[in-house]
Amino acid sequence: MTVRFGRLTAVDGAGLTAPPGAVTGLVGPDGAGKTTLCDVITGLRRPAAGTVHLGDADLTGSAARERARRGIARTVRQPSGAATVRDTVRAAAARHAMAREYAGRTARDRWRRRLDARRDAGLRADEVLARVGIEEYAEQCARTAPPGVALLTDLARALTTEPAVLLLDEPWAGLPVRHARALEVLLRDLACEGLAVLLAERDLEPVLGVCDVVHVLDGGRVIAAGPPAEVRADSRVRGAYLADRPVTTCRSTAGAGPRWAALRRAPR
Ligand SMILES: Nc1ncnc2c1ncn2[C@@H]1O[C@H](COP(=O)(O)OP(=O)(O)OP(=O)(O)O)[C@@H](O)[C@H]1O
Repeated sequence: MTVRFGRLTAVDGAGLTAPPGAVTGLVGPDGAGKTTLCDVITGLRRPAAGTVHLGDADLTGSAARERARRGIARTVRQPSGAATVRDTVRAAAARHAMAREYAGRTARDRWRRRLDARRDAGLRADEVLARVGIEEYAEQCARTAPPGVALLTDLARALTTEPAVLLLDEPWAGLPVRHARALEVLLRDLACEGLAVLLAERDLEPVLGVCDVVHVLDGGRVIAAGPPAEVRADSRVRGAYLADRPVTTCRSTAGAGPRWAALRRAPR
């Protein structure tokens, strides 16, 4: 994939595969091109060169909505609107129910099934909220809920669409310890159920224990890819993180425990 913004090449021939049944990490320092690559995958941005495939289907020319319909879901950082957590997730479940294809002998049968599915959207939403671990916040406004809850609301919203591919952009940022640990377990469970999970993260450490394979992006190029332990030991990866800023050893601000205590780039 190659993506240009005027003279700047934000993604420079980078490619990756996020297989079903695995958590794939996309890691890189600020400006490495992670968000741009995710934008291309979800259809929000057109590449100058390259293709996006979902299984055998070439989605390069298809619109974002069509990719979502085919099962590519992405979390955004902050849900918008004044709806409660439950209503945000229920609305997504209802939209998904209405957009799906239903089997049935006649158009009337199919329509009835669609309406039944929409009626069940509330139940589906409650199930997903419990799975993500935020049912206690169901009646809070999603936009003003604590940062971790807002993110998990969005994850719940994405899960109600029964995606085949789930993209998460820095999901651990600002997440309280309890939710951070639960999210690790949930992502592993989702992968075990056959989902392709793609995790974009600035730091390497948070993804090490969760990912099966990590791709490290720097300057728009994939400089290393492989199992987490191999990638962590790679001299090019250490170079990318040590290159232009001092490195501190610190605990994650999310306080997720010693496994996250690690190499982090110091703030600019
Ligand atoms: N709309 C845009 N117009 C011009 N340049 C852009 C645009 N979006 C991103 N860039 C540039 O493209 C490069 C890659 O940015 P991108 O946001 O994809 O990186 P990132 O790895 O997601 O970084 P971060 O973790 O800081 O979000 C950066 O140099 C950025 O300044």
